[in-house]
Amino acid sequence: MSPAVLHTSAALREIEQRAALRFGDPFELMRRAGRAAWQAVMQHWPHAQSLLVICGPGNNGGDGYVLATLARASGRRVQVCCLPDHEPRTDECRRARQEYVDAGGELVAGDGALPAADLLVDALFGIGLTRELQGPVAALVERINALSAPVLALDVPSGVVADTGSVGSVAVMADLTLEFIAAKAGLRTGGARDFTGGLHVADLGLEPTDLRSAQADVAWLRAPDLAHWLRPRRRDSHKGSNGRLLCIGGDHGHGGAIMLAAEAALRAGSGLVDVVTREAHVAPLLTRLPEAMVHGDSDGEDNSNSNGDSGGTASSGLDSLISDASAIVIGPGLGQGAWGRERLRAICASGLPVVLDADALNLIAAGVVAAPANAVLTPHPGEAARLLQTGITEVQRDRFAAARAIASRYQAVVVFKGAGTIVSEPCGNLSLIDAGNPGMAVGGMGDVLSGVIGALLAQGLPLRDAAVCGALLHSVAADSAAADGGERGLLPSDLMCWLRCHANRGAR
Ligand SMILES: NC(=O)C1=CN([C@@H]2O[C@H](COP(=O)(O)OP(=O)(O)OC[C@H]3O[C@@H](n4cnc5c(N)ncnc54)[C@H](O)[C@@H]3O)[C@@H](O)[C@H]2O)[C@@H](O)CC1
Ligand SMILES: Nc1ncnc2c1ncn2[C@@H]1O[C@H](COP(=O)(O)OP(=O)(O)O)[C@@H](O)[C@H]1O
Ligand SMILES: [K+]
Repeated sequence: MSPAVLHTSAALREIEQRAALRFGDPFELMRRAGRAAWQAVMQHWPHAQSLLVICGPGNNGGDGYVLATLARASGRRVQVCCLPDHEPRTDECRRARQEYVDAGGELVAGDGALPAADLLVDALFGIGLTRELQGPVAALVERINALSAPVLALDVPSGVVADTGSVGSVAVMADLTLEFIAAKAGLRTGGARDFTGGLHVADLGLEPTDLRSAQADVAWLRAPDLAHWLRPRRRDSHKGSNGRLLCIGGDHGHGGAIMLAAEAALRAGSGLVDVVTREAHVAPLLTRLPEAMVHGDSDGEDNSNSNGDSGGTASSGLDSLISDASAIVIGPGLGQGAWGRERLRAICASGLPVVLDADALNLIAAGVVAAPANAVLTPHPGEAARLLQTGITEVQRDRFAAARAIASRYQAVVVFKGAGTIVSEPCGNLSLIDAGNPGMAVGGMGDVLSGVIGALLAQGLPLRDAAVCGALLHSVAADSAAADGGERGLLPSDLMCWLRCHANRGAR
């Protein structure tokens, strides 16, 4: 089965135009959008007796007028509010407003105090937003947000850019966003996540075959998709058939990060896990995770060309671990000192599939080591900004473009972390992980992710599949952990049992 996809507004406009031609009436889709909105009102707010519908000048406003006409006809008290310069600018919006007025509908000026209502409907702007909200429109949105009534946003919360999820100075904070025709990529990542409320799609009666377009779309990954990759283990498998992952990190003072990565890797099914870390971290790591094979480096072994003979990874020790490994994770707690740099150089020369995280990314961004082939990079926004030599605001403004730019510049698969994680391949193909929660915003959570992706690489998944499946498994495990006890106070360690549980989904 082909995976579900998320659309851009360019794709939606292409789809709309084709559908309008087929219906033979450009107004038909707007009629259907207004009807779907009215059904959503009846379903979610059946007791709302009064509605305030705030209409803009384009077709999003037109959807609002159709909804207002239907709600009035059903006996609700309805007022439509619009700014003085938001007279309809499209034929369809003009027609929808005329039908509302002809039916006796009431209009109130949007630049005064907003009348009270049981439900607010945001029909200001949809996919046609072209710039940040300013002046009277921004003031109107601030007044909408100050009201206590619930808000239904039509298609897009006004002020949110549907393609990127970025939010300017102000945007409508909705309780529910009813998307028309198909799901939009930008509403599921970054800043948009704080404004959409729940997301529902009304397909307006279009069939999946109507949703084709010449525009690139974004693969849409949700919890059930895990079964696609996580097949049952072969009955006759042994530890060697399930991969051997080498995890490197944990310089002085940062021992926990590599422990979390190693434990997550075992819970995500790696048959064997080696850890290279500082000598001081060996005993605590083995106490917590006796299943790991731990190799400690003392201070004399910072340089991998030195002739250390303490059992650490200087000299030939690291080479032999690399030759036994199926995949590598390097970066959690690695630091940027000589010890970390030397080990990163050796790994980048190995040719093995490798997950680069944290300080491994910072060393690559600084040009100390060149990014290897066969790599998955897992930057958070700060690391992404460093990899692109730009600022966090810039990468967050268009997370899809940033993920693509990193993948192209470093010729690697990129997992751009954050609310609505994005995976980009070097060719520019994008995937969005529609799972995860703000409980994950806690130190050590990214270390767990790198261990999970590493384990999937070690078990033989190709780079892109390991990246997408790993990021999904990580977020789905975090959702289960949050459902179990709440978001605040969630710890990366709480994911471990859920990783195991969801890593076996395909087996059930
Ligand atoms: N085209 C179609 O066939 C359909 C469109 N539909 C609706 O139409 C919407 C798109 O309609 P439009 O393309 O008319 O666009 P919008 O209604 O989203 O907004 C465009 C209008 O807003 C103005 N505008 C944009 N940004 C502004 C800003 N920051 N400040 C002030 N004014 C601003 C533009 O100048 C333009 O007049 C969709 O989101 C959806 O709600 C639905 O009716 C379904 C069918
Ligand atoms: N608000 C959020 N919603 C969903 N996922 C989040 C959110 N905040 C953080 N995450 C996820 O948690 C992880 C945090 O990683 P990172 O910032 O690298 O943490 P650390 O470096 O401390 O290990 C990433 O997988 C990220 O996508
Ligand atoms: K809207």
